[in-house]
Amino acid sequence: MADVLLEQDNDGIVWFTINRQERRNAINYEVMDCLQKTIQMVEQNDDVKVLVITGAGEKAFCSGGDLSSFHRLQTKEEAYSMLGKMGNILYSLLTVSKPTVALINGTVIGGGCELATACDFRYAKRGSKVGFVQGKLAITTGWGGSTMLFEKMSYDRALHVLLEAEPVSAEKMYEYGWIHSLLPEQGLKEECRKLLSPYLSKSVHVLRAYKTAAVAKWKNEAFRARFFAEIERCSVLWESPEHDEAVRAFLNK
Ligand SMILES: CC[C@H](C(=O)O)C(=O)SCCNC(=O)CCNC(=O)[C@H](O)C(C)(C)COP(=O)(O)OP(=O)(O)OC[C@H]1O[C@@H](n2cnc3c(N)ncnc32)[C@H](O)[C@@H]1OP(=O)(O)O
Repeated sequence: MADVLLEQDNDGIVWFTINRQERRNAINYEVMDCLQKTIQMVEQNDDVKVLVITGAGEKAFCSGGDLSSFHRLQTKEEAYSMLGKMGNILYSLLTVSKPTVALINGTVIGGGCELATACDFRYAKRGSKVGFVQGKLAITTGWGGSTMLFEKMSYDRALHVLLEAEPVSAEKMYEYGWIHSLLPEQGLKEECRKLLSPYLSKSVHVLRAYKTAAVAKWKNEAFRARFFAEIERCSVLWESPEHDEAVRAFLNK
């Protein structure tokens, strides 16, 4: 079964679904490569107005990096090769010139929160849990997530969420302004489409022009340096015995 489902409907939405329910939609290299190609297609194709990223099933949007495969990465160089790959992909998602949505259909943890933060809008099913838990694994965000969070949420709330490193409710993250819409348990795609309909009625050139203006502040070397310095710091922490122990504990639970 494919790790990603991709569909494009007639009104210009591309739906990118992480299809790894058995791993709570954890991100592996196949998901990364599909996401990279999809972002390129969205950027280049004027038939596409909006990109929506979601997870298969009802339990999880995304549980972050696939610990069963990424646990093999031991040195900071090995870690950086994976973290930097996904960091580049999330930077391109952050700056793509079309509106993007994370449709949070359940629990979102770790790198899954970084993926969602790279999107313009986050619509979450009520009752979902949101956990920037990297701190509990003795690392930090490693895909650019905290650099982006400080751009998209108030300084104090972003720092609180990262330092606490605990799952919180979607309702709390709505209060914090990270989630833009809380959705009922059923009919998420239809609810998402309703929220997007005012954008879909506009010309793709208008959408592209406004998004280009919006992301101009991030398309410079100073921001990229901050973004990749985060990834460098995470790769150093990755080598720590505490990180190895935390991941081992999860995998052997
Ligand atoms: C910079 C990014 C960074 C990195 O890449 O390292 C990160 O993303 S760090 C954060 C990594 N992610 C996590 O720590 C989340 C780990 N998962 C969980 O906490 C839970 O699974 C949760 C809350 C997502 C869902 O809990 P639930 O009780 O519903 O399910 P289970 O825990 O029983 O999991 C079911 C099944 O999925 C496997 N699983 C879940 N998450 C991952 C993952 N991230 N990587 C690999 N596998 C994952 C879990 O092991 C279970 O497998 P099974 O064989 O059935 O035991």
